[in-house]
Amino acid sequence: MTEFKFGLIGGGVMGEALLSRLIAQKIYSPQDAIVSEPQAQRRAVLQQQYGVEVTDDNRKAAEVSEVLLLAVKPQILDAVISDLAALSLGDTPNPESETVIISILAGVPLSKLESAFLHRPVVRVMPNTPATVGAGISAIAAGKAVKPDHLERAQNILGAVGEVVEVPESLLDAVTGLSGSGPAYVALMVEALSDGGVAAGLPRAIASKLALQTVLGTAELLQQTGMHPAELKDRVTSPGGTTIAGVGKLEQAAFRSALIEAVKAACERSKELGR
Ligand SMILES: NC(=O)C1=CN([C@@H]2O[C@H](COP(=O)(O)OP(=O)(O)OC[C@H]3O[C@@H](n4cnc5c(N)ncnc54)[C@H](OP(=O)(O)O)[C@@H]3O)[C@@H](O)[C@H]2O)C=CC1
Ligand SMILES: O=C(O)[C@@H]1CCC=N1
Repeated sequence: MTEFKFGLIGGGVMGEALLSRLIAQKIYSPQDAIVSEPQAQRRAVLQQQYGVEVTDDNRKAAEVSEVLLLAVKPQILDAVISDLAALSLGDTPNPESETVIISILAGVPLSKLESAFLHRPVVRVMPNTPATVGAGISAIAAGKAVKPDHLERAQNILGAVGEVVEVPESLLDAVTGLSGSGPAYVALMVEALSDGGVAAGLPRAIASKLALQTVLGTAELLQQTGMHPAELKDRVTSPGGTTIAGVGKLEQAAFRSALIEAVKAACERSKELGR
């Protein structure tokens, strides 16, 4: 009889982010989770930290999983596919016990995954790292063999780590450029704001606290009120005041254009990774 487990292929940054939250939220208990990871040191860390079973054998993780999360780099996918080739992956007349494959790989299209995994239910997802603290956002697109029960299973898992939006697959590269890569852009901004505070004479610890809470508080305000960002900017900029002096400098440095170009470049890179 199949043991129903959560199988993770690739215990790196994003795999761990999702695993940690799923365990903390009790979506899966540690004994129901198995992680396949080639690096012994990494396996030891994951086993110690989360109490999950670990292996270096991708087939072992896949064979016992009701949900198989692929979290390797896109460049490694072919090796994983050849490891899992010809596995039955929960082959059963009952779709409820069929293994659902969730791929978080940037760029990799459903068509490639579906042909590699012999038309199994595959859900392509782009999550982001705030998933670690339950504040993530994932965009998902379902493959051809995905039935409502499979989609519900994927949504439950991703819902435990943050918000979930369903999008046509054609939009997933754009999602990757924005929310998938976005935490890095925001982290750069927090760091730079803190540096600015230090340049203006603040001690580092206070500058970092001010920078972080400013980003958090602004996001919270926009979310709670539904206010347009331009309106908030107008409210903060007093005539002849400090903020418009700062905004002028940002415009001179093409701040908004830089962010637009960053999202577009990351979207393009996602497309390239899928080719
Ligand atoms: N980081 C992020 O914010 C996000 C990442 N993603 C996607 O998640 C995926 C993983 O990214 P990320 O976590 O950053 O990368 P990592 O390199 O941190 O994680 C990948 C893990 O897979 C392991 N691995 C390598 N080869 C194999 C193999 N043959 N079988 C099983 N595991 C293997 C790696 O081990 P080793 O280190 O020994 O090579 C590593 O631990 C990518 O496809 C990325 O596009 C999606 C959304 C956000
Ligand atoms: O940088 C990357 O390729 C991955 C995908 C989205 C975030 N990190």
